[in-house]
Amino acid sequence: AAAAWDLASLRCNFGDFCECDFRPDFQGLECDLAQHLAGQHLAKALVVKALKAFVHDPAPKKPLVLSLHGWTGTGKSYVSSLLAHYLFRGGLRSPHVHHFSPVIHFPHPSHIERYKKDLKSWIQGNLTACSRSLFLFDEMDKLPPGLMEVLRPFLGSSWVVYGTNYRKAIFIFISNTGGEQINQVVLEAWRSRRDREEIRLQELEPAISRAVLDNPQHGFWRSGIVEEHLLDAVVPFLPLQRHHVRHCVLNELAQLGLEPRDEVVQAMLESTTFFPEDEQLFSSNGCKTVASRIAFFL
Ligand SMILES: Nc1ncnc2c1ncn2[C@@H]1O[C@H](COP(=O)(O)OP(=O)(O)OP(=O)(O)O)[C@@H](O)[C@H]1O
Repeated sequence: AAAAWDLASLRCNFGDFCECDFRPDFQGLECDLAQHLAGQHLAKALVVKALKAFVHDPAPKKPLVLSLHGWTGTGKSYVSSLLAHYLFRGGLRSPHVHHFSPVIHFPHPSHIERYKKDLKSWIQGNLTACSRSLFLFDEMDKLPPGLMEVLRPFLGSSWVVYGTNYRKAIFIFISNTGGEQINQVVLEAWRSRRDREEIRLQELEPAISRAVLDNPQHGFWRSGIVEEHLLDAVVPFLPLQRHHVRHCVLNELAQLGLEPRDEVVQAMLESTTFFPEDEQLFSSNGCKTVASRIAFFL
């Protein structure tokens, strides 16, 4: 293994072959998702399929662009961190994984022109250093309007410039936009006694795309990114039900090195709020507060 690694780092000196920290482990990813990700049959299948096709293509025509949508606490950040973990040595801490959060990186709408310039040169610089880079944009519905315009040229197929291959990058965008529309479809499926796993992407995608196009707060608004079909996958995250929250509690217990305990699971479920009012079906904040609340019941 040491020899193989040395060879890889040697080849990294000749720009073209450089794969940096990129060490995709699909078996690990699929296994982790199968074991730990609750209630997201579409997200699981879509993300794995898109990634595999992209990574196995030695000369992709465009970067991989995924847009994750759904209610709060349904696993969007969680899946993104798993992707980083199974694609890059060091995961989210790899120098080739870049995470942008509006409140941290773009807090002042009046500085938009500077943000645009900085973001563009940041992406160019990092893709020149390593064409296999991951750019993660959180809370897309809280970005200063107009910022994403600078990204558009990077997301298409046109950029192979001065030895920098812009087509090997991975972009992931996260937002709650479309969440209500997704919830509505899942609720209707439940009311008509359809199996949740039967819900197909085709039933959700148009409503999500519409929600993005209609939302002036969303970074893609009037950016042309959706209209020009630069998104390779719109990935829906479904609202989590009681048994999914249970799954999250069991994950958390295992994470803490504790045995599964029924009274803990029960207490956690009792302190979770559900909606809509009548059906009490979906957890109000998914599994978001599981980790912080569990300490009260141990
Ligand atoms: N579907 C899921 N399966 C297993 N665990 C989950 C799932 N969804 C959320 N969790 C747990 O809850 C935590 C919080 O979820 P996460 O941050 O991924 O939500 P999110 O969809 O990104 O929410 P937000 O839109 O508020 O950012 C995760 O770190 C994970 O531990």
